[in-house]
Amino acid sequence: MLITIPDLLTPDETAHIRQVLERTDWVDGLSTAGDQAAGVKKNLQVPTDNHEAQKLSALVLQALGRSPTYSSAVLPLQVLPPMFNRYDAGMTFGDHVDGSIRVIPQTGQRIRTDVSTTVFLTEPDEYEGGELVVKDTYGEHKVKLPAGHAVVYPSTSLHRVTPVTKGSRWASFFWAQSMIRDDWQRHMMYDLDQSIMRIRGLLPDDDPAVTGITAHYHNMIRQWAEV
Ligand SMILES: O=C(O)CCC(=O)C(=O)O
Ligand SMILES: [Fe+2]
Repeated sequence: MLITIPDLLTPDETAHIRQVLERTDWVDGLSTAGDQAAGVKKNLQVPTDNHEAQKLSALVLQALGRSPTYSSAVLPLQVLPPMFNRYDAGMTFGDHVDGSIRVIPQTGQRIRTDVSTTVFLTEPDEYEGGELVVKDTYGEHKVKLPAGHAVVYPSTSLHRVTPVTKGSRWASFFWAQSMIRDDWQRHMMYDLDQSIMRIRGLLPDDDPAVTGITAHYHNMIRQWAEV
């Protein structure tokens, strides 16, 4: 399931992040790539121990915390600290699947990557190319969103960033371990939650249809969630 979250960051937050990143150090993205990804990855990243970037990372986490769509679609158990990347003209990231286990640098804790996120920090007209292309069983999905908007997709899917041919594409990217490992089960919970929201817009909260379907949602979470 691929879901876009419009306006995850406010324009002020996006502008602030960009301003800080303008004066930060960038290193070769190979520093965090696994073996296969290293062969196809050509971009720049901000080192995870950069103090300024850690503050920006906290700001992105705060934005996730106020997004009902992120919570409903990802059902996050743990979110790795958001990182920042950049593709200048000639840079690209070929087809790869994200590493399955990652370590939280600050604590050493291992998390399983279930859901990948990209938050766009540059406007589509600031660069050419640089589309995120995610493959699933229904084909390829091309994503290029306005600054501040995010896309979440299953970490199990093959994906790439097409070459940037002009300008520069900046983004925040990170992974979450979900309480529900399986993409299809997560998808069903998201659809059910959306339907509950619509039903709650039509009926009072004490209507048996509302209480019944809400109970069903929680009982399914009880069946499937790992916490
Ligand atoms: O830049 C992006 O949108 C995705 C980056 C990515 O796929 C990765 O770092 O694994
Ligand atoms: Fe990736």
